[in-house]
Amino acid sequence: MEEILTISNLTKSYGNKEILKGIDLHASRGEIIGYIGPNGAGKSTTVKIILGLEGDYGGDIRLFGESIKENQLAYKRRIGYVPEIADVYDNLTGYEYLTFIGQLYGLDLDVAADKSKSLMELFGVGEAYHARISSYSKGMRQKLLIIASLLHNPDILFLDEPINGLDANSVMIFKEILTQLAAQGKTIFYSSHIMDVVEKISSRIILLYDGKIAADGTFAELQAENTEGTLERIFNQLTGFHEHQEIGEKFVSIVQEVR
Ligand SMILES: Nc1ncnc2c1ncn2[C@@H]1O[C@H](COP(=O)(O)OP(=O)(O)OP(=O)(O)O)[C@@H](O)[C@H]1O
Repeated sequence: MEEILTISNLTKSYGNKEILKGIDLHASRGEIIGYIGPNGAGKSTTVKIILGLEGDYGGDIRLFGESIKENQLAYKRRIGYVPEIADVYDNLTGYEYLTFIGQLYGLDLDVAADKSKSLMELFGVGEAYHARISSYSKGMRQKLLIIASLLHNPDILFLDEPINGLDANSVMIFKEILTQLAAQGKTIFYSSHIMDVVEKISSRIILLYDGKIAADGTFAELQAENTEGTLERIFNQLTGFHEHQEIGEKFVSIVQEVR
């Protein structure tokens, strides 16, 4: 399989805090990689380094066969990114925002506008196309971010909690979109804490824990190597976590304390 992304011995520290302690991973054409790990493990940091948003790291990253230190503009044009935080320009309309992004990626205004309108309609938010983003609900904003990441037909897509705020029907549409994109040869890097979705859509799952890759394989392989059952249980096992009941009980007892 054609290798699209190769990360070798990636290290990253903030101050004297070592976040990534030498990670190796790869992604091929057509793969959906579920990238999981506890809060603060360094998943977003990994993605930001690949996108060129974070410098000052150790190791080597190759995207589309070239080091990302070379020819930055060319590789960035082939990337789509849905960030975790919806930092969109509130005063713009959906039309203004999407055509702006589309043109940044080199599309003609007419093409960007046509594509944007059709995609908004298909996602059930066509009526908000000319409304200001400040009036959008959480899910509508998320749909806007998803559309913005795809307008230029990228070859690799980085998604950080992409279904945040989407209703059940929209989640079904989105999962279908990902399956179709992967079938067309796109590579998808999917970071999320929603284990049942990761379990179902990923062709391979990578778990980042304590600055290292603690697991890398298909869901069936992870089950065979660890515990049978859900990805949630495998996650518990690999991160050595079994105290949810005890912590929950203590939490509620403090909430209920009368002083
Ligand atoms: N700019 C920064 N300066 C200092 N520390 C940072 C910075 N960005 C991230 N960190 C630290 O790096 C660690 C990894 O953060 P990161 O956002 O990559 O985690 P994550 O795996 O995406 O977590 P989550 O699942 O909570 O989104 C955290 O401990 C965070 O505090």
